[in-house]
Amino acid sequence: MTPTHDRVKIGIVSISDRASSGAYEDKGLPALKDWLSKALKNPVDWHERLIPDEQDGISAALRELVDVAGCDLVLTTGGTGPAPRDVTPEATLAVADKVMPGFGEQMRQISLAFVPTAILSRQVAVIRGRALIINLPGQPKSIAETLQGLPQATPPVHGIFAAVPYCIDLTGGPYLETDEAICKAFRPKSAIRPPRG
Ligand SMILES: Nc1ncnc2c1ncn2[C@@H]1O[C@H](COP(=O)(O)OP(=O)(O)OP(=O)(O)O)[C@@H](O)[C@H]1O
Ligand SMILES: Nc1nc2c(c(=O)[nH]1)N[C@H]1C(S)=C(S)[C@@H](COP(=O)(O)O)O[C@H]1N2
Repeated sequence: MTPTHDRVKIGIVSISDRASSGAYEDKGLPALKDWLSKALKNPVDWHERLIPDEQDGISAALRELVDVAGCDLVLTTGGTGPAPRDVTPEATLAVADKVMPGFGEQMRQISLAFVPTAILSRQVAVIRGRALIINLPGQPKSIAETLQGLPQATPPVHGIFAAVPYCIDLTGGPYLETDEAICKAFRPKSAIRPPRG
C-alpha cells in the first residue's frame, strides 16, 4: 500500500531557564505540538527538547536534532528577546548553512497585529543541511500567532507556516501537506503533487 502522506521528523525545542529547571510548567512544547498536529496531515516523528538559555547547549541541541536525529524541520520557542540570557538567535546562527531572513521579518510583522512589543523579538530562521530551523518567541500564545497569522482579517495577515512546506520541498525534504482550515500552504502550481493513495 502506498502511504498517502510522507513521514516527517520534527524537532521542537523549548528554551527557558525557568521551565527547564521546573520553576514553572513548560507550555512551549505542548503549544508547538498542538498547533503542528492540527496543521499537518503528515505522520510526524517528534523529537522534543526542554533546555535552558545557554548558547552552546542550544547550538548542540540543534546540531543533534538535524545531524543525528535527521529532523526535516526544527522549531524553537523562547530566548529571542534583548535580555542578557536571550541567546537563541545567536545559537541558531552559529549552526546555519544559510540564513532565511524573510521568516523573522514576517514574524515580527505578524506579531505587531498582536503586541506592540513584537519588534523586541530577534528571531531568525536558517537552513542546516536539508533542515529548516525557525525561532519563535517564548510566550506560548505567540506560537499559534506567528505560525498561523490572522488569515480571516482584512487585510489578511499570513502566518509564516504557509511558506514552510515549499521551503522544505526546495531543501529536498518530505512533501508537507496542511489542513487548509488551519493553514493554507503556498506552492507554485508546478510544485503541487497530485494526491496519492
Ligand atoms: N516554556 C515556557 N512555558 C511557559 N511559559 C513560558 C515559557 N517560556 C516563556 N514563557 C512565558 O513567556 C514570558 C516571556 O518569555 P521569555 O522567553 O522572555 O522568558 P524569560 O522571561 O526569559 O524567562 P525563562 O527563560 O525563565 O522562561 C515568560 O516570562 C513566561 O511568562
Ligand atoms: N506574536 C507574539 N510575538 C511576540 C510576543 C507575543 O506575545 N506574541 N511577545 C514579544 C515580546 S514581549 C518579546 S520580549 C519578544 C521576545 O520574546 P522571547 O524572549 O520570549 O523569545 O517577543 C515578542 N514577540
